Amino acid sequence: GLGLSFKKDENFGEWYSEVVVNGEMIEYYDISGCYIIRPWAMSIWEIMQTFFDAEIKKMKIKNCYFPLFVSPGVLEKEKDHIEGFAPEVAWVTKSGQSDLEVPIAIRPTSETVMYPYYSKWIRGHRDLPLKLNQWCNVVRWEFSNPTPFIRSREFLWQEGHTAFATKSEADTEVLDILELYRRIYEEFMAVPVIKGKKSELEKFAGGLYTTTVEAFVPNSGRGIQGATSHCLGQNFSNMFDITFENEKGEKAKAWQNSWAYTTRTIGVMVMVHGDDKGLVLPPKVASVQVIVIPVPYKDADTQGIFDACNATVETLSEAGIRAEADFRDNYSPGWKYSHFEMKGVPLRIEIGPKDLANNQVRAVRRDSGAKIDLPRASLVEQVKEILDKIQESLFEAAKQRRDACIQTVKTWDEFVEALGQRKMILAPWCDEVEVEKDVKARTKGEMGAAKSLCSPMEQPEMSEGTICFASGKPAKKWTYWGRSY
Ligand SMILES: O=C1CCCN[C@@H]1CCCn1cnc2ccccc2c1=O
Repeated sequence: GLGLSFKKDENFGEWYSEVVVNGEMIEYYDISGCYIIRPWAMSIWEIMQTFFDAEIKKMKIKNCYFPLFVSPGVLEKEKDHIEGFAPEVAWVTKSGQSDLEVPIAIRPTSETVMYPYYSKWIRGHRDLPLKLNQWCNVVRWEFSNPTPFIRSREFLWQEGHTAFATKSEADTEVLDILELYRRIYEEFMAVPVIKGKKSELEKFAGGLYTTTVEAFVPNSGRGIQGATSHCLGQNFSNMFDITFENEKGEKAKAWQNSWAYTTRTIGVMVMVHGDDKGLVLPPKVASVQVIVIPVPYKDADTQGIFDACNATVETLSEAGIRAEADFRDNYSPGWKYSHFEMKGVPLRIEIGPKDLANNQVRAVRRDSGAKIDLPRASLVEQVKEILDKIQESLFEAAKQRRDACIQTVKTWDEFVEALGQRKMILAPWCDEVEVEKDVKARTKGEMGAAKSLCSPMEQPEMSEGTICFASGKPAKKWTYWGRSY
């Protein structure tokens, strides 16, 4: 029957797997780590894509499409780009009955697919900046526990790959894109994130530096990388000979960035906002923001109720609100209430005989359960107001829960205690790779080791003489640590 068999606060992993299926976002697939993305989730992806695509077009970034297949030569072009990732690369070795002469890799990311052509297309400084993006799927044959949206062997993303004449142009774009990622999480998904820089150990090895928006999942006490924007420096232009003749006629190497967000965003939103009745969708990303349910009564004016429902959907739709009605007569109103709560529709409108008589509707908020009677005369403004209120309160509630999980520490003992309490830990750190490796080694356990999540762009005051929580050396920067996905 309806309803979840797992409680979010008791069996988070099982709750999550059940809610994405019962909420009709995901269907499990017969190949491990692969999932079917159903319309209820695909529409969320499309709403974000519409926003992000419009924003990058304002930045004169153009969409393109490169092949899915990578020839082995270029993939292995540079060791420390591919090292560590190689086991995740999926290969095509046959077609039909016959083996391929040379196996072909399926793209896990597209640097090595695209950059030989960047080298060909970029000759002079007038060919710069070259700014391309592609919306596509990538495959990474991971073995750690697959989780719908969060960790899958194939996922959808956009990957931006840009080339500039100067470092400062690249540095600026890295942060412009990171701000778009913050907006995706905070303005659309209503999920608070922290903008920061990855440590040397956690950054993309092939790049110069990595910036990130870090989210946090209170129920698991784990941080999660929300999206990344890398400055690649001149590492790839050295590798792929992406050079240009600058204004002084000298040969110069391009400065490059690459940046991505993925379908993981949907999983983070589900984890943060979902409850024991099912999904809770922020109105900005809900393909149905208002569901209208007729509540006919045995001898009441059923046609009048149906007409009022149709008129309500019309009026709201004309005002740009995504509204639908459910007239199915093989389901009871009660069944429909539970069904659309499971799907996380932000606002339900019920119309029964009394509402009809009073020329009003009964609105019910999914996030708080609050019931509000709305006169039909001022319906549009009030529904818009309520939807905005839902969006805002989802963000505020998530921010409060996330902030309650942040612990600032100064010493190793405080760190270990906070980690045991599944916190996101802000600690003064000496920023040395060996020390980070040491923290990982000392916190290894069945829950997984702690790692650095990011050094926040907004650095709190660090008083003179502050020492690193893990090494006792002079601390250089405040850094967030924790277990992560
Ligand atoms: O994040 C981004 C943003 C979009 C473009 N790519 C960068 C860096 C990807 C890093 N990465 C991640 N997994 C991989 C898996 C197999 C082979 C290579 C890789 C790999 O290079």
